[in-house]
Amino acid sequence: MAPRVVIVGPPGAGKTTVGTLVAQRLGTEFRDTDVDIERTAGKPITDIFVEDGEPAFRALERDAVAQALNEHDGVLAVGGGAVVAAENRALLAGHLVVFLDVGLADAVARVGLNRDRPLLLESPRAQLKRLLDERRPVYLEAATVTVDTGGRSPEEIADEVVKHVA
Ligand SMILES: Nc1ncnc2c1ncn2[C@@H]1O[C@H](COP(=O)(O)OP(=O)(O)O)[C@@H](O)[C@H]1O
Ligand SMILES: O=C(O)C1=C[C@@H](OP(=O)(O)O)[C@@H](O)[C@H](O)C1
Ligand SMILES: [Mg+2]
Repeated sequence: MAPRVVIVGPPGAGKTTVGTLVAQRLGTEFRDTDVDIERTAGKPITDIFVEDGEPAFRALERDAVAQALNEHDGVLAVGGGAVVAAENRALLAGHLVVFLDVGLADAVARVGLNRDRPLLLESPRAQLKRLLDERRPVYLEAATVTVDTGGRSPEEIADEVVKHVA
């Protein structure tokens, strides 16, 4: 069993929002590794980062990615940092992987005042710039398709993603 499509990209790319719409359009289930991790840990992602540290979160994330790729046959979104681990990129090889590309201004606007992203609690604009600069090459490496999300609605983006799904 394998996901029909895996969605990657930085925080604010719209993975959760667009992934949910894509799943609706395909008549299949949406799954988000962040939700799986929170269920396994029994607490929100912010608490995992604060109480257990980022390495503990990344270990849970590796397990969540591997498990979801094995047992989910719908649409899968992975957290924005999942592709940083080469081990996860190796697991993604051979899948249809869509990178939702987003510029700094859009990402900042979308993430806004949301307090759920522990990496963006302080200086969100500077942190997002660092994440985008560091990770853009790995998103491109992991992806088989790149979709530009700038100035487009989640519905328009979902329509484009669906076109790539067999
Ligand atoms: N194309 C878009 N245009 C405007 N706002 C968007 C778009 N995609 C997502 N958003 C909004 O941006 C925020 C972050 O989206 P989300 O799907 O949680 O991103 P991710 O899962 O990639 O971090 C949400 O409030 C969402 O409603
Ligand atoms: O970019 C990251 O390292 C992270 C992104 C988050 O997911 P979203 O990309 O859905 O915000 C979540 O996995 C965690 O806060 C770490
Ligand atoms: Mg998300």
